[in-house]
Amino acid sequence: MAENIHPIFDQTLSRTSKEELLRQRALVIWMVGLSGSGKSTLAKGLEFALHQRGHLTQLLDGDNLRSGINNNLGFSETDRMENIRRSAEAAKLFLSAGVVTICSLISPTSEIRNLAKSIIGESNYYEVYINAPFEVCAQRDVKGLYKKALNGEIKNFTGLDAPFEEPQNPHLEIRTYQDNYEVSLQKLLDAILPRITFAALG
Ligand SMILES: Nc1ncnc2c1ncn2[C@@H]1O[C@H](COP(=O)(O)OS(=O)(=O)O)[C@@H](OP(=O)(O)O)[C@H]1O
Ligand SMILES: Nc1ncnc2c1ncn2[C@@H]1O[C@H](COP(=O)(O)OP(=O)(O)O)[C@@H](O)[C@H]1O
Repeated sequence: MAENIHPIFDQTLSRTSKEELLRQRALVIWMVGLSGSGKSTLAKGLEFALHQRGHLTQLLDGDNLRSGINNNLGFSETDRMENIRRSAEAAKLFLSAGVVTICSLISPTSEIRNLAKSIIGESNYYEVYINAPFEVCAQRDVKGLYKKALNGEIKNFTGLDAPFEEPQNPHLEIRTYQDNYEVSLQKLLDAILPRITFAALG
């Protein structure tokens, strides 16, 4: 911890008291996958579906974060690590407010994902691998980035000249190259709803 810094751990309201107010259990849902795999589409759909069911949510999407608190970061290994560190710290703040927090960031290496998990805390971290192979994402090319990367106009592109290590033990895997959007979203909801449902004590 930095010198001469004195956080006020004992004076803050507990997370539990906020979860009781919101009648939900907080969780960080960390969506991992290649650009174009379906992270943002499913993160938005999940947030909307949870909201409709009465949950307070917050969506933290890589592209959005990179337009704000992470706007000085690029795509080197060091910058991606810092991108994930800040994003995980932001997620941790929402978690402490009792909010169901959905993070959609490529998070390309196990080292980076371990960093996120260690900041958020293992019991609060729910990793979802949004799986679509490079070729499928390149075929979709939602933003035209694959075309540019394959033409050499973008460097350090994930899956091309920057690494993507597949998650080995995600809590959930969604294969968007097999399942359509509706099926994918239902699988997410089936897995997540029981984990955020409030169970009153006593
Ligand atoms: N070189 C390179 N590699 C990968 N992605 C690139 C790159 N340059 C720009 N983009 C755009 O940045 C989005 C990924 O940002 P993330 O913060 O999720 O990336 S990371 O977790 O730090 O690796 C990514 O968004 P998604 O397509 O939603 O994944 C792209 O829009
Ligand atoms: N099962 C699915 N779930 C989510 N998106 C899908 C699925 N199948 C096909 N797609 C398409 O894949 C693309 C994913 O883009 P996007 O959500 O922006 O990905 P990412 O955020 O990972 O870069 C969209 O065009 C979407 O319509």
